[in-house]
Formats: sequence, structure tokens, C-alpha cells
Amino acid sequence: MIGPPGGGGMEMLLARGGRRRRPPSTVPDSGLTGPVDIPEPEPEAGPKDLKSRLTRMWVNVSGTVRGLPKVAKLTWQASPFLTITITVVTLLSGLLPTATAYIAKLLIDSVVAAIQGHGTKSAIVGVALFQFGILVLTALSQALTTYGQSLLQERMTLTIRHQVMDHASKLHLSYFEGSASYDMLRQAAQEAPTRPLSMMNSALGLVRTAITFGSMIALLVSISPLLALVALVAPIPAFISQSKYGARAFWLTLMMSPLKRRMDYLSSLVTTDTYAKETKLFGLGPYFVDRFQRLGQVFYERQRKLTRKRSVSSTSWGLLSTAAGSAIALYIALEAVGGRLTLGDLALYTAAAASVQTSVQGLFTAFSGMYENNLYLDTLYRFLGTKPEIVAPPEPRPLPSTVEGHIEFEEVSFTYPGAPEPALDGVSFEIRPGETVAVVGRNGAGKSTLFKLLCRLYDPTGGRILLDGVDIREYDPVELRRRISAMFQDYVTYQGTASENIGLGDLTHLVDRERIEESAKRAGADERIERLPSGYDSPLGRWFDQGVSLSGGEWQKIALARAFLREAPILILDEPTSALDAQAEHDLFSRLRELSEGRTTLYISHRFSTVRQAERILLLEHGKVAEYGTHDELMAAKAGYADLFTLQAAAYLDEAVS
Ligand SMILES: Nc1ncnc2c1ncn2[C@@H]1O[C@H](COP(=O)(O)OP(=O)(O)OP(=O)(O)O)[C@@H](O)[C@H]1O
Repeated sequence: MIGPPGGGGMEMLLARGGRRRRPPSTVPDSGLTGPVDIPEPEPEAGPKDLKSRLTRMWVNVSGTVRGLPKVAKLTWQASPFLTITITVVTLLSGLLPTATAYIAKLLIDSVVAAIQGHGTKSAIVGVALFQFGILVLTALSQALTTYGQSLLQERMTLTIRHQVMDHASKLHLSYFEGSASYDMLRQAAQEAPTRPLSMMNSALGLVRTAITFGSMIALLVSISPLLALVALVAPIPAFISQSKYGARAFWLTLMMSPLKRRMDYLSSLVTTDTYAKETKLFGLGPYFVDRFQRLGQVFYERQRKLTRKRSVSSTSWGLLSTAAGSAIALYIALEAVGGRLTLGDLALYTAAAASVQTSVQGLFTAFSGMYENNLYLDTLYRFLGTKPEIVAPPEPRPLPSTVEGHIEFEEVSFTYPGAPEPALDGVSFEIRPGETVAVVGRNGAGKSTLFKLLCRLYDPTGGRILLDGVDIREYDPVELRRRISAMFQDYVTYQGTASENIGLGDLTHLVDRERIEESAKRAGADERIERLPSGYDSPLGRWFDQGVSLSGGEWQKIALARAFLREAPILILDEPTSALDAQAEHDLFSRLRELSEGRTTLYISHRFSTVRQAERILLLEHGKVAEYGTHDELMAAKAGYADLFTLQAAAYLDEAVS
């Protein structure tokens, strides 16, 4: 039926189904260049004999059914009352079509009886009233279902989004930095909130249709077992064609279609604000639009072929079903003429045959809906089941109220998950309390990684990091991070007021205006903030409230102010002045001595004029400590640091001379 095992999730399906139709080329399938007929994964990669098809179908069915209790739990968590209401109404409404068909038969029979003179008008009125009652019930059940579903949808969305956010906030950094896990998080956040209800609806739809189906068959058996058998057999051809093409359509319409994903990416390149500047500058707009169009044509062509095949097949198989149905209708009509069946039986059969056929189709649609939803939900459950890797030990060592800030790296090595080589390799050095150390090195030398390890965003794969003589893994990571003020290279620009942007650096001072202004002054951000239309209360960024757009350097000063708000014993700054002008940089570093008074400070910088102001300098090369000492010591050593320093100084000198 539809692809391999239901419980396996999308990545597995993709990986297992990734059969290529053309030989691998040197051009990657990014969609930006190269051939546009990017192959779709083949869902049906397994053997095609009947036995294995049946086995696969069974695995899919059981996998999907196993997903149901969890879904029921989620809907129950969202609202027990609505869950019960919808379930009861759905089950009841399964019987309504059969009741409707049966009443139509009663009505016709009583009319015929009255015409023939052996029936009464009051009997007809009775049946008509009964029919009215059933119709009212049908309308009410539909209204209740719609009402309950829309309320439950809101509740479910809130519940699941809350669960996803809560869990994401506890997860370790590597989860966000790995592409597969990040994909899973995005899918859980975007798709999952609507899926459980959809799954629940499909499941209830399945049960409702099964009830209708079963009761119709039972009704037919009561008239003529042969009729029941024919009604049951006639829709089979239509069912076969449904199941064959339904699976393929599911694959093509699913977001995971590689072709469609690339189209979405191309579309985002031309419609997203952050890309607009570069797309315009390089004149990429028309190129991306053209690529999109060409990929779109291939996608459309595939859809067209599939739709054509599907409709030809379902129409021809469906005709077979119709022919069988019509033959039986004729047979019953003749039987009715012969007086062996009533006119009501004829009406009932016609209604029942149509209903059974629709039910078969409904069963298939409901099941494939459940299957698809289950795939998404599988991602949600796996996401919610991921355990945070960096957690406090069972009995964390309490951090002293006055941390000295004595830092030691002992043979620290670290390799990013899945990376071929270590980012840090046997790094050892010591920073005395209150000392200021500049970390330098080429791009990719491991500087930012060193900071991430110190903040315990990752744990070393070898060696240990000590704070005041204790391995940082013995502390509660939350407590440890409270002792660190940090600014990373890719700091956040919060879409909030200037005051909030700084206040978020320490939640205990979120609205402490005095402290916030003091931090802004330290970072050199005060002057700009005071010039804003509403000063510290001015919204920044353009997402909400039409805030003010700041320049790169102005944002960086705000981010610095945020780091300075927290008066922690350890201060970590990753390229704090990369976006600042020369004057602002000079001002900051002249203040840094004062700012770092009594704190252990580490900063990364590529500008050697600022680096030399540090008490000691750590030069990293390919993840190893190459040199460590004062500026004078490293200059005297005439090695790596001296070379880099001289190189940069010479460039400035050349400028000055020319
Ligand atoms: N999240 C990550 N996953 C895998 N590898 C990473 C990740 N982050 C960094 N790396 C790799 O680790 C190495 C060290 O990166 P790091 O960011 O520490 O360098 P850096 O010295 O700070 O460089 P730069 O001066 O460019 O900021 C690089 O080779 C990089 O490719």
C-alpha cells in the first residue's frame, strides 16, 4: 500500500526510498543549477509479490493503529469534554445514513400499501415524522461535529505548541545545530499542531464509515443475502484503483517531495526581506524565478501524468462497479415487478449500494489520512521524546555566591557531532581570577567553540574544564550560565523596545531602567537610544509596531549592553567590535579595563590593536593552543602571533605612509 513501515517516520521513508532514476552527476541536486528533473523518492522499493504487499500493508495498518492511543491522549489533554462529545456524535452519526435509507423504504412501502388500499394515511404520517426526526438528528450531529472540531482544533494547537516550545527550550545546542534534528524541530513546530486532530478525525471517520458500512450490509442481508454480497463485491475494483494511485499522490503532494522543497526554497529567496538586497544586487531575481518556473513545470507534468492515470484507472474500474450495481438494480426491479420484492426494497437497495460504494472510498481516504498524519505525528513524538543532553548532575555542586573566576582547560578536545575532525584538540591553559585574555586565531581555529564549551553549551569530548577548581559538569548548567555574561558573534536582535533588548540580559532587571541605562552607557549605546523617538521605550526592528531600523554597529552596541547588564564574574565577548566604527571600538576598549574590573574576561578579536591590550593572549591554530602569554612575550617569541601582529601593523603603516 503506502510505502514502508508506518512507525519509521519520514527520514527513514526518504532514505529507504531514495532510488535514483538517473546516474549520479557531478552537479548536486540543490535545484539552483543543473537538471530540473530532480527525482522523487520511490515509495515502493520493496518486492512486489502479493505476499510482501500484504505484509507491508499490514505493517502500515498496525503502525498507524498503534499511533492512535497517543493521539487520543493528546486530544484528551486538550479537552476531555470536547473529545467525548465528538466521539459520541461521530459514532451515532455512523448509523444515520442506514436509518435514513431504511425510513425511505418504509415510506415508499407504506405509500404503495395505501395506494393498494391496505394501508392507512396515519401510518404514512408516522413514518414521515420519524423521517423528519432522523433528518433533524443528522443536521444536529453535523453542526455539533463542526462546532466541536473547531474548538478542539484551537485547544490542540495551543496545547501542542506549548509542549513543543517547552521542550525546545530545554534542549541542548547541538540539537539546533544539527540539520536533521533541526528539521525535526521545524516540522514538529509547524506541522504537528494540526495533525493530531486531523488524525483523530480520520480515525473517527473510519469508525463512522465502518458503522455505516456494517449496518447497511446488515440491512441488505435482512432483505436478501445475495444483494448484500453483490453490494459488497461491486466496489472492489474501484477500491483497488484507489489504493494503487492514492499512495503515489500522497507522496507527490507531501512537502517532502524534493522537487517541491527546492521550489519553496527558490520562492523564499525572492520573497524574503533578508535575501532581497543580495538577490537584487547580483541580479538573481529573474534567474531564480526562471529556475522556479522550470522546476514547477516538471512538477506539474508529474502531477498531470499521475492525475490522468489515476482518473483513467478509477473511471474504468469504477465503470465495472457501476455495471455490476446496475445489473443488480435491474434484477431487483424485475423481482419487484414479479412481486417478490417491494418497491421500498428497490429504493433501499439503490441507496445502500451507493452508500456501500462511498463507504469503501471513505474507508480508504480515512485510512490514508491517518497514515499521513501518523507520519507527521511520529516526528512530533520523536521530538518530544528527545532527552536534553546537557543536564544538571543528580546532586549538583552548589556554586559559591562569589565565584572567583579561575578557569582551567585541561587537555580539552571537542569534535562536533558528525564532523570529520576535532574543532579543539588537547587544549590546556589557565586563566587567573580577574585576568583579561584575548583569544586569537584564523577563521575556523576553534575560538567560538572554546567559548561554547566554557558556557557548557557543549560538553568536551575529551579533557575537562574547571571553574574555581571544579569540573563545570558538576555544577547545574543553569547556575553556571548565571555566572557568565556573554555576547556571541551572532547575537540576537529582539523585536522589542530598546529597554527590553537590554533588559533581557538579566530577567531580574528586565524593567530596572536605571541599570539598563547604565549598561547602555557602558556599551556606548546610550547616545543613540536617547535620540530615538521614544528613547528607551522605542520599538526596534520592523516586525511589530513599525519600530526603528538600527545599523549593524548600533545593534551590536545594544547586544553589548545586554551582556553588560548581567554583573557576572565571567565576561565573554566573541568579536564584540566587529561592526563598530574605529572610534566606537577605541572607546569600548578604553572602557573595557574598567568594565572587566574584578571579572575574568575573555574576548575574541581579529584586530591586534585591541588584542594587545589584554593581559594575556591565547593563539589557537587548528584547534590547538599554539602560543599563550603576554603581548611582549609573544612578540619576543617571534612566532605565529608576532607574524600576524606585524602583518596587520604593516598594513596600517603602508596606509599611513602612502
Ligand atoms: N555547529 C557546528 N557543527 C559542526 N562543525 C562546526 C560547527 N560550528 C563550527 N564548526 C567547525 O568547527 C571549527 C571551529 O569553528 P569555530 O566557530 O570555533 O571557529 P572560529 O575560530 O571561531 O572561527 P571564526 O574566526 O571564523 O569565527 C570550524 O572548522 C567549523 O567548521
